[in-house]
Amino acid sequence: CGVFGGCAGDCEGPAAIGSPPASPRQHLLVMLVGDSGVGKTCLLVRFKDGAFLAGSFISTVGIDFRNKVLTVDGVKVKLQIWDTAGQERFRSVTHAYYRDAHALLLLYDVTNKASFDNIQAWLTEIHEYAQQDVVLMLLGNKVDSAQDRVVKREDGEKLAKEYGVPFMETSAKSGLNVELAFTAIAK
Ligand SMILES: Nc1nc2c(ncn2[C@@H]2O[C@H](COP(=O)(O)OP(=O)(O)OP(=O)(O)O)[C@@H](O)[C@H]2O)c(=O)[nH]1
Repeated sequence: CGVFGGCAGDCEGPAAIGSPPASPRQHLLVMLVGDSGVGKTCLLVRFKDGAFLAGSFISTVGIDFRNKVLTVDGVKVKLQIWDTAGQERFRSVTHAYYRDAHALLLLYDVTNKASFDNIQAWLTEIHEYAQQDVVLMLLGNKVDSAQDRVVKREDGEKLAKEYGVPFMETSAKSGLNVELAFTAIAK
């Protein structure tokens, strides 16, 4: 469509020239970033379709996106959410998208210490490529896997505080805080 080139069909497209919008509406570009396997695609699918992608892990190639409309404080907000590939070899592809993003959800996996340790490198990359006023939120995903947890909630909170970013723990599997995280950044 004319608003977001190549939309998946659920975008309503641009309003006719001269016709005022029926209600206030915002378009926001949200980007999911973080190491491969932290659950970016699953978080997006949970948010968009209310389902969990169980089974074999298919890594994202390059970048993918989905649209969803949220109503925040009576305002319709259309989110176009870009799901980036966490794998190093696609990094140059994702770099090109940072500039246009209004908000970033930066994920790590609470069962994977390396994904948490890499958050600082992700923040450096964000600092380099994203807009200065980009809205950022740190998410510790997979909290349903309590037995495999290696990153404590307090460690996530501490890191987030250090960098002055809001923080939540989520689970794409159970749905915990998924809607809340997207609503918070839209807000
Ligand atoms: N237990 C649990 N597993 C999850 C959760 N989210 C994702 N997974 C699993 O983690 C694996 C990776 O999930 P993806 O969503 O594909 O990860 P990704 O971050 O998109 O990975 P890339 O596309 O390579 O960047 C899959 O096997 C998922 O089923 C979660 O909240 N809980």
